[in-house]
Amino acid sequence: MEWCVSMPKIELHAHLNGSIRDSTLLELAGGLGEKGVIVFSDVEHVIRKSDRTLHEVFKLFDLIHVITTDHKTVTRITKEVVEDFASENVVYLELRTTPKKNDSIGMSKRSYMEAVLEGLRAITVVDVDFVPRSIDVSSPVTTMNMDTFSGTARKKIYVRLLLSIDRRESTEAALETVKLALEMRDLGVVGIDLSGNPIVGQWDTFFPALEFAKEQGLQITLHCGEVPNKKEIQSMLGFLPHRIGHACCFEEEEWRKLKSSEIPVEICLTSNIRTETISSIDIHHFG
Ligand SMILES: CNc1ncnc2c1ncn2[C@@H]1O[C@H](COP(=O)(O)O)[C@@H](O)[C@H]1O
Repeated sequence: MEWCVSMPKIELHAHLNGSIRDSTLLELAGGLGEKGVIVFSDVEHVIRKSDRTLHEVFKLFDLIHVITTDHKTVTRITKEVVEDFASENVVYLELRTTPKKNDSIGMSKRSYMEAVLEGLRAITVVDVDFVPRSIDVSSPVTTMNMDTFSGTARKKIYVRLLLSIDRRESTEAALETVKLALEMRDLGVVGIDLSGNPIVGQWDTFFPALEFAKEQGLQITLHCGEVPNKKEIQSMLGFLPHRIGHACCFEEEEWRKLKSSEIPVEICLTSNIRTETISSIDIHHFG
């Protein structure tokens, strides 16, 4: 395990609210419990449980969103999540999150993303490169920086952002997310992800926004085939996304299409086994 932690890594499939420290979630839930917003004893065991079915995962996300969706907390979890990936020697991280709107607390999709950026700026334990710069041949990509005061090497992590569209959203809301991604390109946003409970919503709903994103040069990744849905899988592959996530329920025909279209797959081994999407590692498509 040690060699795995020490090896420099690239993480391409990390959901912000899926990567929060349990200790932070418990602390925040405790605070909301004290304010009477939630009953802490009802949620504590839900947070502590490590393996959950896919159905339970999405119920947990609803709870997490209640706990984390205010600007200050979004900033805190972003900072912690990136620090945690850096401590495991991730050197390039694509962090995805669903911009959220909540009028009652003055949160817009943009202000949610600004809180994320604030979290990136607040990191001090590691150097963070999150604003893409034009490639300068005189400054090669590095994963260590020299600390001029102490003379010691400091870790560096490159962070890029993907804005997620949740399958519960409308065509208009998805379009708003794509427009926001375009506005935030200079701030490290590189693409769009379609995610959320795979048994909710229709893929067609998101097609106009994703087509627009593609035309505008944003990279697109789709959660595809996390549950069996042949029609949707085939239509998603026909869209030719730049990447897909999961690909658990593919049949021979879809694997052929995937290979001929040269679409890379973000394999989510741990998630698929823990959520029981794939019953055993021996039959996982990674092998
Ligand atoms: C387990 N497999 C999965 N399949 C599909 N979507 C998933 C997911 N895991 C996470 N998400 C998506 O990411 C959101 C949480 O992070 P953010 O609030 O965006 O930061 C979830 O609400 C869901 O939409």
